[in-house]
Amino acid sequence: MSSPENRSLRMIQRAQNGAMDHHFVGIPELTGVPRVAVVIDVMRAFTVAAWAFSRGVEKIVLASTESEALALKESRPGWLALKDGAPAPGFDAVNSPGLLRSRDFAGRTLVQKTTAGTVGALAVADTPLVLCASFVVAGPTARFLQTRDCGPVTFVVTGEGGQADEDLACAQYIGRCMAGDDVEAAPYLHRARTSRAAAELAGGLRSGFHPDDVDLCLEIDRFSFAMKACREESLTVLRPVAVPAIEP
Ligand SMILES: O=C(O)[C@H](CS(=O)(=O)O)OP(=O)(O)O
Ligand SMILES: [Mg+2]
Repeated sequence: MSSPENRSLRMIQRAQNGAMDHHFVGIPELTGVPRVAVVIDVMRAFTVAAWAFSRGVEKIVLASTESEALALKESRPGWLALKDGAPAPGFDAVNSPGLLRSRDFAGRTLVQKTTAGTVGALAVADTPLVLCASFVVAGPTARFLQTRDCGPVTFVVTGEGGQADEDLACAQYIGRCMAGDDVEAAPYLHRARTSRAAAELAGGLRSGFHPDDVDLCLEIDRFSFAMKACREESLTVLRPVAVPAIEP
């Protein structure tokens, strides 16, 4: 349950976000099925997903448990599995952009299970339009939403029960970009760099970590695609969607 203080903070955040009355909610606060959801996990699930696509992954299947991830991998020849935390038997990768960036995943399907990001995406899997995002795909995500003229968005702030400032900053940045504002990324990136998650990652408190992870999570618009999650049969599947840059 969110406290009255948190609820009023969210109302202020909504008001500060300009004409579009976007919603910023944690996973525990999700009720009903939004029209459009953007699920944010800067550190590290959706930075990792973007890097995986850049290394050739064709699609990412989101799993709700580690045992489901392993079962999915075993059920399809050639599929790979990734989890957060320490490396574990049966898993082919961990949730670290620094540890993924030199891997070759050409044409592979990756099953991903993490603590926050994948949980948030699965929580809104029935939503008609779901994007998963982080700073490395923030601009393309905003442009994709602009082209759809989709109206107010529900941003799912996946970390820390909706309080993770790296995720909230990224969500607010995307919301401002959607409005067509000329937005300076630096203040939003600074919030992420000084977040609790960044401190824990940099301090070696999280497993499956590479020293470059924080920097890699803060590369604004490193990639030119958005990431769209859809139901495919009984699975929730994330795929990259190319988004053209705006002509200067
Ligand atoms: O791998 C991550 O960064 C986190 C898990 S933990 O906080 O490091 O244990 O998962 P994510 O779902 O990417 O936030
Ligand atoms: Mg996170």
